[in-house]
Amino acid sequence: MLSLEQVKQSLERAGQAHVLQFWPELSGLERDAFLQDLSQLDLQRLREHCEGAARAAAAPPGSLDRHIEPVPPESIGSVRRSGSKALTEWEHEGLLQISQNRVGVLLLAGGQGTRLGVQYPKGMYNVGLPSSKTLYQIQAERIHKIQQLADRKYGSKSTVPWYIMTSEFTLAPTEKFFKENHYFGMEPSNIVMFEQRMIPAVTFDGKVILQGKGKLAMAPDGNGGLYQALVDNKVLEDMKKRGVEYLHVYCVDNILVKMADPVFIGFCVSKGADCGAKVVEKACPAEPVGVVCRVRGVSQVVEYSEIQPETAELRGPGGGLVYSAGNICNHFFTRAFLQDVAEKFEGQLKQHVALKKVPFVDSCGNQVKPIKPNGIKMEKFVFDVFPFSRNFVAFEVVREDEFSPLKNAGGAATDTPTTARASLLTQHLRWAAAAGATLCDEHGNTLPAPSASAGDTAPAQWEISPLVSYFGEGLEMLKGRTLQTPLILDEEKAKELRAQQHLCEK
Ligand SMILES: CC(=O)N[C@H]1[C@@H](OP(=O)(O)OP(=O)(O)OC[C@H]2O[C@@H](n3ccc(=O)[nH]c3=O)[C@H](O)[C@@H]2O)O[C@H](CO)[C@@H](O)[C@@H]1O
Repeated sequence: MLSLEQVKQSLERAGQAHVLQFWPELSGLERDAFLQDLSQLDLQRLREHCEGAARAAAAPPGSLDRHIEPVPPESIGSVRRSGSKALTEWEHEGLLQISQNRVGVLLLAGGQGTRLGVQYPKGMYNVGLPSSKTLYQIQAERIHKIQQLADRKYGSKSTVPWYIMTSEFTLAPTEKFFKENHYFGMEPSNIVMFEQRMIPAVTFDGKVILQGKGKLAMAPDGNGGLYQALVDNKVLEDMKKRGVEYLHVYCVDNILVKMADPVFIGFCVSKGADCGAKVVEKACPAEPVGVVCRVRGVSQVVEYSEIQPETAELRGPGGGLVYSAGNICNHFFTRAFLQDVAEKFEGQLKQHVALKKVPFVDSCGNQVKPIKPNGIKMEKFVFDVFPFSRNFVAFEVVREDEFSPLKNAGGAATDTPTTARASLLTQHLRWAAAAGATLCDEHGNTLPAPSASAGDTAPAQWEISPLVSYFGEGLEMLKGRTLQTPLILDEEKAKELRAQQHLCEK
């Protein structure tokens, strides 16, 4: 920890002497805590950070729109447009890589979930499934299942390590939650949690904001803080030690996320890609998803907050959106590429400006909750490394199978707990129908065939545990059956149905 004198001098050099204005009023304990926080700041680069933020916020938003063009559809891989032979080959390739312990998954879980409006990490959210499983549990079970599928196919005993990037806001509750839930049956040493950096929010005239008399307003440095955090926490070394060559990075809130999706991994590996992104066709011009496109000829993502509405609304001759490749925050990276980013490119990552309402203490020491934006938060985006890639690929997947994010609190029009729940349960109904089962309600009435889009009503209280099926496979025991809902097909129930099936076949 630095001394008060050292901190004072550094703050003065950075033009931030106001940070200590309430020092005389702080208790001994508060002083210690504040000094500790200030010692952890990058005081050398504080002036640069504050002035840079103020400059960036004052500059008229530079539009990329004049320089963008869509990625030609033929250069995007696609589940819909690929034959079953190719899909099977990719799946086998992916499972082979998993069986050889060459695949890891990395969860971005440092965000604050402001739009959802909960005080705890989003992964702990329970969307109200019949099983009451949280997002974290669903994800843990999918990892378990994909290891099992690889092992069955290749006779291996594989491990897909789960890296979880947290922030000061999410680390402690996430750790506690995992511990309380016995790591969802996973080996704790295969779950690696680490923290991204926090940076101070700044006023429009370049002053660090005091959230309390002895506390700075700090925020995580965006999900692109991943690359610095990988270095800070020696995560790349850990990957190397385990032999992990490919990483599937994903965001916490998509209830349909396929962890270590073998088809995606296999596609990227067979194309020799160092970097890849899954996309879905955008639902409408204003959908809050980034678009994969080319800027000055280079593939990258333009975020929804940075594209002009006129550009987002452009339509091609067939009536479809010109910029339709919606980013679902599922990325593939080789370890070699991440190493390159860490060594050569991290410092070049773009800083994005977000204007936010940041609670603060005014110069008289009063706590103020602003009603309009008063602060600048600088963020890096995880996909901003794509332009450094030597071989970037995009892979279009089917929305109803892969993308239903939980962004907003109940009552909003889209991306709520209700829509997430409905998407998952509708998918499970489709899997049951494809396996040859008929489902009926508690009165014995047959349930209608599931439609592709879930809307916001769950079609039935019918849920399949990820421990039973990862993407609809392994449901042969449902063939020809009529099942009454509500029902959860967990491992025990699946075993019972399989045993009955064997008896019938004898
Ligand atoms: C920058 C980015 O990736 N934007 C994507 C993100 O937008 P969106 O704006 O929805 O991004 P979120 O704020 O939800 O963050 C995405 C993920 O990053 C994590 N996070 C966020 C901030 C942070 O400092 N640390 C951190 O780990 C969050 O916990 C979350 O898992 O998801 C959409 C799909 O759902 C995509 O279309 C957007 O292009």
